[in-house]
Amino acid sequence: MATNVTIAPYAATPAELIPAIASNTRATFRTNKTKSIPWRLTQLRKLYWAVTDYTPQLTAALLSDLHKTDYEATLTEIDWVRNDCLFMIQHLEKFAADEKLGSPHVPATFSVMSFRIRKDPLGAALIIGPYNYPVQIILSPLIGAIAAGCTAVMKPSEHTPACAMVLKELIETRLDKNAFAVVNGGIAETTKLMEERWDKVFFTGSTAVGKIIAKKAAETLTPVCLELGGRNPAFITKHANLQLAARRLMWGKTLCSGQVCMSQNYILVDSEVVDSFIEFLKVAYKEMFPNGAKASPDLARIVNKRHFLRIKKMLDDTKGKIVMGGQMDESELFIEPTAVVVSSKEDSMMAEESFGPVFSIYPVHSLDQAINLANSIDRTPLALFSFGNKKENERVLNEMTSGGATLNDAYFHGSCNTVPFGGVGESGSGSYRGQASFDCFTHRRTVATTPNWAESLIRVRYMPYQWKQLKFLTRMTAKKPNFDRNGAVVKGFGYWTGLLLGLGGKGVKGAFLRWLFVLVVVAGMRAQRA
Ligand SMILES: NC(=O)C1=CN([C@@H]2O[C@H](COP(=O)(O)OP(=O)(O)OC[C@H]3O[C@@H](n4cnc5c(N)ncnc54)[C@H](O)[C@@H]3O)[C@@H](O)[C@H]2O)C=CC1
Ligand SMILES: CC1=C(/C=C/C(C)=C/C=C/C(C)=C/C=C/C=C(C)/C=C/C=C(C)/C=C/C=C(\C)C(=O)O)C(C)(C)CCC1
Repeated sequence: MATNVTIAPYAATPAELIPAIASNTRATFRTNKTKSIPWRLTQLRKLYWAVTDYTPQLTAALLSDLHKTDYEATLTEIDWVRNDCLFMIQHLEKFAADEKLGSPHVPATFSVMSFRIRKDPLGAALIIGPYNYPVQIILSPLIGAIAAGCTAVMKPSEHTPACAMVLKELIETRLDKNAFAVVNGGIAETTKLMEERWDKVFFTGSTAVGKIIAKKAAETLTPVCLELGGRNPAFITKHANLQLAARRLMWGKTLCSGQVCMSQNYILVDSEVVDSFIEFLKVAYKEMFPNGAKASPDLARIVNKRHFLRIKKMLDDTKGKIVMGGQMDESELFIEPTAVVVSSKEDSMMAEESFGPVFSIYPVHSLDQAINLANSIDRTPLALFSFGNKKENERVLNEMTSGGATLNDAYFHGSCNTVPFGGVGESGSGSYRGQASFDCFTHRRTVATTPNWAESLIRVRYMPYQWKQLKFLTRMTAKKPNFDRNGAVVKGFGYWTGLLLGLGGKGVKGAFLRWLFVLVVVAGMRAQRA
């Protein structure tokens, strides 16, 4: 439990300081010191200890900003980031090492030129964060930026002011001051930051603001990673384990009080099982909150009055039927986990992302209808969840696009800090976490080195051109297609040889089958001759 900690009152960074802060990080990048692997490792190690030492302040700030309890603060923010640091420290040298390019990327004729991919840091990065995971979503991308050898400026959400101030102190007192800085503020400060030149902008937030950021970045062709929101569907067929589905989806809407960009906004339930599913939801609620959600010591609150009123309006305007929850208390910014059965995709519960503990249940008569509906509501949600048999789950994956997906659970694909995480289409572009965080801030630069002695080999490229040489090269290197003009594979000698060589697949069993086949054929031919 966090006690006796002081957190500085929120103060926006004076706008006139922003250009100097940005240019300082650009200048530091140009010193090349951030490219040294030992320097990067030192910064990551310092960050690990900074987060460890600032745990009381971070815990207190998360409680103050979101009523996020110690438990969630530890699991999803503080330990998450500490584990991110350790993972990156352990694997950085491997991630940063050059990748040699050989077959099949480089043809045999070019092999003497030695091709490789060098992992270059992109430069100075800007990381803009949202309010729901104010610590994790600033520091996890920062870990990627440090690992890649970038400098960075961070802009935490102004809606989580305590976290923003702790992050500023933690970063600016523990990391290299010239390489890393925090700018605090809201729209005005972010706009000012976006007027600066960056080599990468990493933005997490709403789709609406994501568009503003992407447009501004496009003016200077600055690459962006956009981690945005969306309306995420869950599918429940009559083959689902309803009890588990109810419990797991309840978890999805109770962690951080449902202020999770991946959590389900609506559940498409086969109408034959909808009543049982609702009963199981109520059971799950009772198990999680034996004295009611408001009395629970575990449930976070809505971040502020604006978002409280936004979610309240969704419930006030619905034409659906509340089948679980429904209580609210503005003085505490409390909203009970609430399920509403709806019958129209225009319903207020369906029309926008809920980003809170409320969700809708939409009865459907078939999986066809469910998939069509989901595709018409949001073609590219950040996440989807399917609870059916194997075939049904595969159908959902095959017939819908989404940033990530979890089968038979709520967002487990997004609960592991080392696997890539990102959106697609309107829910974003680019990914991070684990090695993807390193890659996100890295330019994969292809480098070729031509040895002096290769001059006669490469004569063919020089003027005056000599057809004889080109024809010789073509004869040696030209590849023939194994398909005709209709796209059909031509079953010639090459096809049958390939089939024979591939018989039984790779591995010992495959090799044994191939040799067995050859022996049978040879034995047959001998028998014929005898
Ligand atoms: N894909 C992902 O990983 C995640 C996505 N989100 C999404 O974020 C949203 C909730 O977070 P919010 O903090 O409300 O997002 P937001 O988009 O309102 O704010 C995000 C950041 O952008 C800044 N900002 C706001 N308006 C701006 C403007 N007009 N110009 C420049 N900067 C501006 C804010 O100061 C903040 O730092 C939800 O839509 C949620 O789905 C949240 C967490 C994770
Ligand atoms: C105990 C032993 C074993 C088994 C261990 C098992 C099975 C452990 C299971 C742990 C679970 C279920 C952990 C769940 C963690 C959930 C987390 C961390 C969720 C995080 C969610 C986040 C951060 C959400 C973020 C949302 C964002 C960014 C957003 O979208 O807005 C063995 C291994 C079997 C044997 C040894 C002992």
